[in-house]
Amino acid sequence: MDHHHHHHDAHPAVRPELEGVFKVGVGGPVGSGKTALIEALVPILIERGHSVGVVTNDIYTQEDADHVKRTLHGVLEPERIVGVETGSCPHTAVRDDPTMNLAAGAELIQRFTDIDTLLYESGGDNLTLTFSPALADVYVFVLDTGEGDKMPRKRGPGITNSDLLVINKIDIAPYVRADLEVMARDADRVREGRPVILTDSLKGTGVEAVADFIAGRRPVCSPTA
Ligand SMILES: Nc1nc2c(ncn2[C@@H]2O[C@H](COP(=O)(O)OP(=O)(O)OP(=O)(O)O)[C@@H](O)[C@H]2O)c(=O)[nH]1
Repeated sequence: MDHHHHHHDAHPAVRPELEGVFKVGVGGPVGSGKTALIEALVPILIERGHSVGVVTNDIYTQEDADHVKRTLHGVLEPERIVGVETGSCPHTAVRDDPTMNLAAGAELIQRFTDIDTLLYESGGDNLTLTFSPALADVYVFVLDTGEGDKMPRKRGPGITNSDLLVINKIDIAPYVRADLEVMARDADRVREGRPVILTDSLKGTGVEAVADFIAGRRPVCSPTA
């Protein structure tokens, strides 16, 4: 893992196709539930009248994209789900040089001009992961309750600075002896008021609240739009 290269962001070419599309980045440690959260979120966004595209990142495979295609069968056409094989550390592809992801999003929007919301799933990374503002309008960081209730106290830019912190897998808290009240309280403390939502992405608990958060960050349409 590469903890050291924080400040060499490239300035990727602006993709005009992506203007006017609301872009949500979802990051977090390996296996925290980023894919599951997106799979729970997409039907809600569609239900609320949005037109959605999904871009997933894996280093070597299309594993996450294939999973989303299977889970959302009959909800979202598979052609609206694209897997980017980054070939490098996840943070490189979403923060330092998001060129591949910008291209994948732009290509998706060229094919489906109705898309108003793009969900970008980062590959699993460490607590330093953030999204390039060129790629994501809002950045959601997903923590796994199973990693222990100490996690929010560990800080790191994902935990402290993300637009929304999701504490996922709350259903397993009793099994790993994680105290959700401690997690929520510590998260509030280190985030200085930025929002925190507790979820069970498999059952859908808390996911409406995540959709509400996204709705609240969506720019209001201008009268000419
Ligand atoms: N019990 C429980 N399991 C969950 C929850 N969310 C995800 N999982 C499970 O946790 C495992 C990992 O979930 P994923 O959604 O693949 O996690 P991810 O963050 O996308 O993983 P990577 O992309 O590999 O980093 C899967 O077996 C999920 O079914 C949850 O809220 N509760």
